[in-house]
Amino acid sequence: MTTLLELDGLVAGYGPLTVLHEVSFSIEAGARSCLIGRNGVGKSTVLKSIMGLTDWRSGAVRWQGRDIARRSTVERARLGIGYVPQTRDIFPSLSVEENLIAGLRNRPVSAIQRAYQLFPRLKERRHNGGTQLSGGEQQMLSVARTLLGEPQLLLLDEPLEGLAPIICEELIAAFDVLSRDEGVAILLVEQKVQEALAFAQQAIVLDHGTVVHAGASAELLEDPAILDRYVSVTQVPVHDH
Ligand SMILES: Nc1ncnc2c1ncn2[C@@H]1O[C@H](COP(=O)(O)OP(=O)(O)OP(=O)(O)O)[C@@H](O)[C@H]1O
Repeated sequence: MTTLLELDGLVAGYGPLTVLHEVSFSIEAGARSCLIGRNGVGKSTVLKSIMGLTDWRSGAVRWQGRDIARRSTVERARLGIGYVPQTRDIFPSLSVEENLIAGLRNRPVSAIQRAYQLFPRLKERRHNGGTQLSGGEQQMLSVARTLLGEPQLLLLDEPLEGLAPIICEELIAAFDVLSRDEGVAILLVEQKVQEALAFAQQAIVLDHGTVVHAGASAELLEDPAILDRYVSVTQVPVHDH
């Protein structure tokens, strides 16, 4: 396996506030990883730092071996890192299809068909305006727009937040297709810990801006002590099928 992304002693924050303290972990090509931890420990800040949206202090962000810690956000996206923020960035005044067309840039319109294959719901709603979409559909559109950039790594910030279990399953199934069939690596930040661990091969646990555990998700599921200590897993709603 080749290493796609490597954070090496990354220290970053916002203005005078340092949030991440020497964060180190790596993501292999095509791998499924999750980043979990309590509210406010810095999970979103890790994703934003990978995209260059925080104030970098020290440490490396390596993409395929090259340090990109001082590259612009646009350059990082061009290199192959796709970022779906928690805010579900879509244009509410545009239809589903117009949102996708706006995300195409120089790619052929046929790329939209791939988005519709992955999310058939979006095809059904293609003439609906952004504001007429459910939360889950907005999330699908936000992911689909990011995929138009053909990323090798997809950073997802709490994509399941506030969504019904059936919609969560649809999204996870789409992430599975991307990972298994298309080889896209995924780094998932998620409060729904059981879903995140079931999806990911690798779990990274963050506490107070530091990685306190990294290993196979299966191991973590067998070690509730770490989850209890750093993730408050008891507060996570039970997944009802
Ligand atoms: N734009 C910002 N400016 C200043 N401080 C920020 C900013 N964004 C986040 N923070 C602070 O950084 C710390 C980490 O926040 P972050 O959103 O990364 O945590 P998180 O683990 O993703 O939390 P949650 O699970 O609640 O989304 C918090 O103390 C937060 O208040």
